[in-house]
Formats: sequence, structure tokens, C-alpha cells
Amino acid sequence: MTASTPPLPLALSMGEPAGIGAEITLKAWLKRDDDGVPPFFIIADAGHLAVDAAALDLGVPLVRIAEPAAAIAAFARGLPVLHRPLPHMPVPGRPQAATAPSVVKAIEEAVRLTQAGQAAAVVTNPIHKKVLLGAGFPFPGHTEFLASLAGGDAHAVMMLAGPSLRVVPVSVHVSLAQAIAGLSAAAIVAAGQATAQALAQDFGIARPRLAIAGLNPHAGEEGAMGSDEQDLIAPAVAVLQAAGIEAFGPVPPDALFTPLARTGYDAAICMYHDQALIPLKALDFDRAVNVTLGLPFVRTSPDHGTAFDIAGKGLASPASLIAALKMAAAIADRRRAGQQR
Ligand SMILES: NC(=O)C1=CN([C@@H]2O[C@H](COP(=O)(O)OP(=O)(O)OC[C@H]3O[C@@H](n4cnc5c(N)ncnc54)[C@H](O)[C@@H]3O)[C@@H](O)[C@H]2O)C=CC1
Ligand SMILES: NCC(=O)COP(=O)(O)O
Repeated sequence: MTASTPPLPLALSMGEPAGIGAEITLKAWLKRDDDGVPPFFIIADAGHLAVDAAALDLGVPLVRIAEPAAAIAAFARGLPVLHRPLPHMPVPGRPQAATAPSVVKAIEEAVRLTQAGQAAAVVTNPIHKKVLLGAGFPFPGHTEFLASLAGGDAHAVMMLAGPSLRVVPVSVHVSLAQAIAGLSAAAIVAAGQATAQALAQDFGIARPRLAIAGLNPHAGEEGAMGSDEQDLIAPAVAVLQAAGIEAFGPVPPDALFTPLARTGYDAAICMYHDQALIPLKALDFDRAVNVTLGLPFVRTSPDHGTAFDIAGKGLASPASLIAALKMAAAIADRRRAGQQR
């Protein structure tokens, strides 16, 4: 950042208002000094935030802002809110289709403000996929929606990054049967290329090492337990290697996440959602960050969902949201510095 480029706040979307988004946002603001939380503003209903703050006895002053630029100065005295009224007050744990348009508009606005240079990055609070789908939202998650908002030929790739592990699932929000049927060498190569590029550009790893998981037990045992490794995964590894990427595999999935194996790579490319997210959450739940690779803007989010079972109870931890805010700011700073070189 130079003297002529003012700092930009992060744009945080409200997420599902019946979930824990408001609570973890209020708690993240309270920890701004202790945890070094970068300045952010939330696109949400200020009345709802005030109700939650009072109900949970969180002493958070709210500062309504008219534009993102005001968030930097406001952040020290209160939580900056770009007020966008909801049609009714949410009930914790009970999502309603009526608030779905507001949830979606908050994501769109965060993206628009970031692409317009008024915010440094997009950070999203968790959404409830089923209620949005039921209200006509045509995407199964942020990742697919953000790819569409980015337009063009954006190929959005999900990475979850924690202190112990980084994982990238080749497919995201599809059934296991669809994930297996849709697996292709091209999809593995695309995920590997996006990951190598992001690790270098956004995480400062000059020569990223990628472990490519097998799909079947024992990575197919040379074809005795499945041929996907020979037909798709090994050829994809060869293509990545030919492109100069330090990729290896297929690695037997049950051996990929042992403590020793994890020292050998910077990210694991996994063949489906849960192959990636189960080890990540077992090792790093509440400390990991969901970051979308392959977009023309920076987007992160906590590693967890709407947590309806604890919504409104004051039990939600803001740790992953704080990690997401910090990672978004670090990546945005790194990209800005890269552009100025
Ligand atoms: N980025 C996003 O928008 C994401 C959205 N989701 C959505 O969230 C909804 C619920 O998903 P689940 O699978 O139940 O996962 P979840 O992460 O909401 O909850 C799983 C368990 O972790 C606990 N938990 C989650 N976050 C916590 C926190 N900050 N502090 C303390 N405990 C926490 C919950 O109480 C629950 O027991 C679904 O609709 C799912 O699609 C899930 C993951 C990410
Ligand atoms: N399990 C991770 C998840 O569902 C996050 O998806 P997205 O909304 O960030 O695409």
C-alpha cells in the first residue's frame, strides 16, 4: 500500500440471519484489538444486529455507514453497518424463505463493492443452502454463485486452509454419486492449476507441492479395486507435472493425512467434498478458512455453517470468522503489493 492508496475495509455479508452470523460478527468486532481483526463492515439489518447484541449481552455499538469508505474511521468506535432492512425479524434456528432475497443481495453487494474498488475483499457469513434453493436461488453455494457473479470464464475452486492442512475438493456441492460420475482428468488438472497459482500468488509459496489423492481404497491397488487412478488421476498428475507443477500421486486416501504425509505437501487435491473436508475439520475446525480460488476478487468465509442448533444461545465461536477476515486482508494486501511492483 502506498501513501496515495487509502486502506480499504472488508465487505462482510450477513449470511443466513437465523444462523450464527450476527453473533460471530459482533464477537469478532469485540476482539478487534486482541486478535488484530482488520477493519470490516457488515451488509445487514442494523435492527437485527441490535436485537442480537442485546439478547446476547454483547456491548457492541453499531455505526450505520452510508458508504464503505466510512468504515475505516468508524471501526474503532463501533461495528460499521451498511443497513439493509430485512422483511421481518429472524427467529434463531428457523430460516425463512422471505429473507432469502436479502441474503443473496448482501453477497451481490459485497462483490459489487469489492469489484468497484470500495472494499478490499469479500468475506461471507454462512448461508443455509436449502432455504435459498427453496426460494429459487439457482446455486448450491457461494462458490458457484461467486463464479457466476465474476462472469466470463471464471473457474471457482474451493480451498479450505487451516494451520495443519490445506485441502481442495475437485467437486463441491454434488452428491457423492455425481462427484464420482463427473470426475475427469480435466477437472483434476483445473483444480491443481488453480491451487498452484493461488498458493504462489496469495500465500507466497514459490514452488507449491500438491498431493493428488486417489479415489478408491489403496488408490485402486493397481486396478484391483477400481481403475479411476489409472484412467483419470495418474494422467492428470502427468499433465500437472508437464506444466511444471510439483504434483505427485495418486496417493492412497487413507495415507494422505497422517502427520508425516502432511509434511510433504502444501495442499491436497481431493476427489470429492468430504474426502477433503473431513480431515480438515477433524484437525482444524474453527481455525480453518474457506477461500475461493480462481476469482478476480478475494473471497473468504469461516469453515463452518449456520449452526442452527446453537443459534441465539451465545455459544458460537468467532474464531473461524476472525481467521477468514485476517486471511482476506492478507491476500488482498499481497495482491495489491504484487500489482504495485
Ligand atoms: N460457507 C457457508 O455458507 C457454509 C454453509 N453451510 C450450511 O450451514 C448449514 C448447517 O450445516 P452443518 O453441516 O450443520 O454444519 P455447521 O458448521 O453449521 O454445524 C456443525 C456443528 O458445528 C457447530 N458449530 C458450527 N459453527 C460453530 C461455531 N462458530 N462455534 C461453535 N460451534 C459451531 C454447530 O453447532 C454444529 O454442532 C447447512 O445449510 C450448510 O449448507 C455449511 C458450511 C459452510
Ligand atoms: N462445506 C463447505 C461449504 O459448504 C461452503 O460452501 P460455499 O457456500 O462457500 O460455496
